[in-house]
Amino acid sequence: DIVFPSQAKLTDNASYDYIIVGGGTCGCVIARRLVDSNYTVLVLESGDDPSANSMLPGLFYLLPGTSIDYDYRSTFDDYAAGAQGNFTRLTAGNALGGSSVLNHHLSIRPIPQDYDDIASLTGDDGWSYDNMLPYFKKTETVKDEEIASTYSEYHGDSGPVGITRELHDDDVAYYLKALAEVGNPTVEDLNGPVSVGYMQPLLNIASGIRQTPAYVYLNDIKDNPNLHVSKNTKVSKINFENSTAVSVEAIYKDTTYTFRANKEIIVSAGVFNTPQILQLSGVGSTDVLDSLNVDQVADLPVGDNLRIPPTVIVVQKTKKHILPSIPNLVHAFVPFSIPFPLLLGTTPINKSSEIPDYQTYNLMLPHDTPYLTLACTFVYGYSLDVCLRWQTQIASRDAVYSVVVNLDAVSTGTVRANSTDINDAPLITTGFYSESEDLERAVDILLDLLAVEDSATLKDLGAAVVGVDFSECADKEAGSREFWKCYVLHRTIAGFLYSGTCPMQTCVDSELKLLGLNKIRVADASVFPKVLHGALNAAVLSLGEKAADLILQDAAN
Ligand SMILES: Cc1cc2nc3c(=O)[nH]c(=O)nc-3n(C[C@H](O)[C@H](O)[C@H](O)COP(=O)(O)OP(=O)(O)OC[C@H]3O[C@@H](n4cnc5c(N)ncnc54)[C@H](O)[C@@H]3O)c2cc1C
Repeated sequence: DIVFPSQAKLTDNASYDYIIVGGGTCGCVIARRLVDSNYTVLVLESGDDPSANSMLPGLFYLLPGTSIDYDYRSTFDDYAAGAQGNFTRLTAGNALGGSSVLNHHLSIRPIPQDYDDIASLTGDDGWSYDNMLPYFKKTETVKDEEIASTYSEYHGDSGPVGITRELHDDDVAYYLKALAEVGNPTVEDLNGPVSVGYMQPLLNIASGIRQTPAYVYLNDIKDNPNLHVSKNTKVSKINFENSTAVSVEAIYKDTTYTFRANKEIIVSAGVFNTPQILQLSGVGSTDVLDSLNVDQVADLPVGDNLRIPPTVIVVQKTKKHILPSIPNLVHAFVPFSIPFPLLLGTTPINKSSEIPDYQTYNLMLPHDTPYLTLACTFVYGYSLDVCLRWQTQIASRDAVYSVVVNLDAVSTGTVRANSTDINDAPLITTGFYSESEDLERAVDILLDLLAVEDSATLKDLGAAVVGVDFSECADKEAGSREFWKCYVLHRTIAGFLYSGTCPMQTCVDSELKLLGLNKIRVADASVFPKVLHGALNAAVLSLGEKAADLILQDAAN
C-alpha cells in the first residue's frame, strides 16, 4: 500500500462515475486520466498488487507460473505445440498492472502503417499515425539522452513511463556487423523515423525499476479520494437495462457485490478475459451464448478473431571461449537491469521494403551461464528436453537466442467462456497455421534470419544453428524447406502478443463503444483488428490515453 493504491472499502450498490473492469495496462492509464479530471472511478482488479520481485527487471524470468500469471493453456494442439506438451502456454498478467507486470520491458511501437490501416478500416482519421503519435509521446519520458535529443520529434519528455536503453556495444558489435553484411542495417531508434533494422532496444525500465502503469500511473493518485481500487476482486457479469450497461457484479472474498456506473463501464480485462466477461453478460454470438445458456443482449462476434503471431525460437552458437564466464551471474544478485545484452530487429524479407515481415528479440547470451535454460523453460515454456538440447550444444560458446515473431500471420483463433463460472479458465484456441500461408511464411522468415550465418563475420567464428537434430524431423533433409516446416511445427510458441478478440469495426466502433449498446466501451489489446508490426505494451498505453480522451470528450458534451 505504500507504492500502490490501498484496498477500497466496498459497499454493495455503491455508485461511481466510471467503473473499470480490469486494472491492467490499459485500465491503469484510463483510471489515472479520469481521476485527474475529478471523476469518481472504481477499478476492479482480479489480481493483487504486483509482487516485489516483479518490480526488479532482472528477475523477469522468475515470474511466469507465479500468482501474478493466469498461466492459461490453449486447447489441445498436437499440431503446433509439441514442444510444450501438446498445448500452447499463454502467460498473462493477473495483478494490478496486468501483463505489464511480467512483460519483457521492450518498448517497440507498431509501425505507422498499422495505424493508417485502422484509420482507413474505421473511416476515423483519429487513428492515423499522425494523430496517434501525440498519445505515444504522452505516455513516456525518454531518459536516454541520445535518443531524446536526436529523435525528440517522436518521443515524450514528461509522461509517466520512464524509458531507457542498456547499451552493451562491445558485446553486440560482432552480431550487428554480421547482420549488416546480409542486408539488415543497424539503426538507432525503431520508434523514430525508420521501422526496419536492428537496435539495442528501448526498455520500460527507469532507475532500475519496472515501469508498470500500476506504479507509474497510479502512484501519484493513490491517496486521491476519487480513486477506489478493489484488488483480488473478480468481475463476473455486467448488467444491462435494455441496451444500456448499468452495473457490474464482482466477487470479493466470496461475497458478490453490485456496483453502479453513473456514466460508463470500461472493460479492460485483456484479450482472454474481456471476451469471457462479455459472453457471460450476454454479449456474444448466438451459438456461443446458446451453448452457455446465457440470454443475449447483443449479437457481436466477441472472442472470434484472436490474433497471436506464432513465434519460433532458433539458437546459434557464436564465439568460442576457454574460461567460464562468471561476472554475468552478478545480475542475479543486483537485479536492476536485464542480465544479458539484447538486440531487437524488425525485418523485411525483401530488404528494400520498409514494412517488416518479422520481429526478433535476440538474447545475446554470454557463454557458460544458465540463462538459456532459465529463459527457455520458465519464460518460453519449452520442455526441458528441448532446452537442454540447446544448452548442451552451446557449451563454452556465446549464443544468440532469437525469438522470432511472424508479423504477417493471418490465422485466427477463438476465446470462449468454458462455463458460466467466471473462475473457470476460458477455452482458448490459437488457430496457429490454420491458414497454410502462415507456415510457408514462417519458413521464409527463418531462412531470411539464418542467412546471417553466410556472413563473413559469423563464418570466421564457426557459428552454427544448434538444436536441429531432434527425432521428429530426422527424416527431413537438413536445411530443406520441409525440414524447416517440421522445425516450425515442433517449436512454435505463442510469444506474448495477443490481440483482436473484440476488434474495431465488427465489435466496437472507432470510439471503442460496443456496437449497438450504450455506456460501455472496451479498451485493451482486444480492440486491435490485426497483428500489429510491433510489440503491444506501447500500443496499449497509447490506446489507454486515447480511450481516456474519448471518454472525457463524451463526458464534456
Ligand atoms: C510474458 C509477456 C511478455 C511481454 N513482453 C512484452 C514486451 O517486452 N514489450 C511489449 O510491448 N509487450 C509485451 N507484452 C505484451 C503486453 O504486455 C500486453 O499486450 C499488454 O500489457 C496487454 O495490456 P491489456 O491492458 O490489454 O491487458 P492486461 O495488461 O493483461 O490487463 C488485463 C487486466 O484485467 C484483469 N482481469 C482479467 N479478468 C478479470 C476479471 N474477471 N475481473 C477483474 N479483473 C480482471 C487482469 O488481472 C489484468 O490485470 C508481453 C506480454 C506477456 C504476457
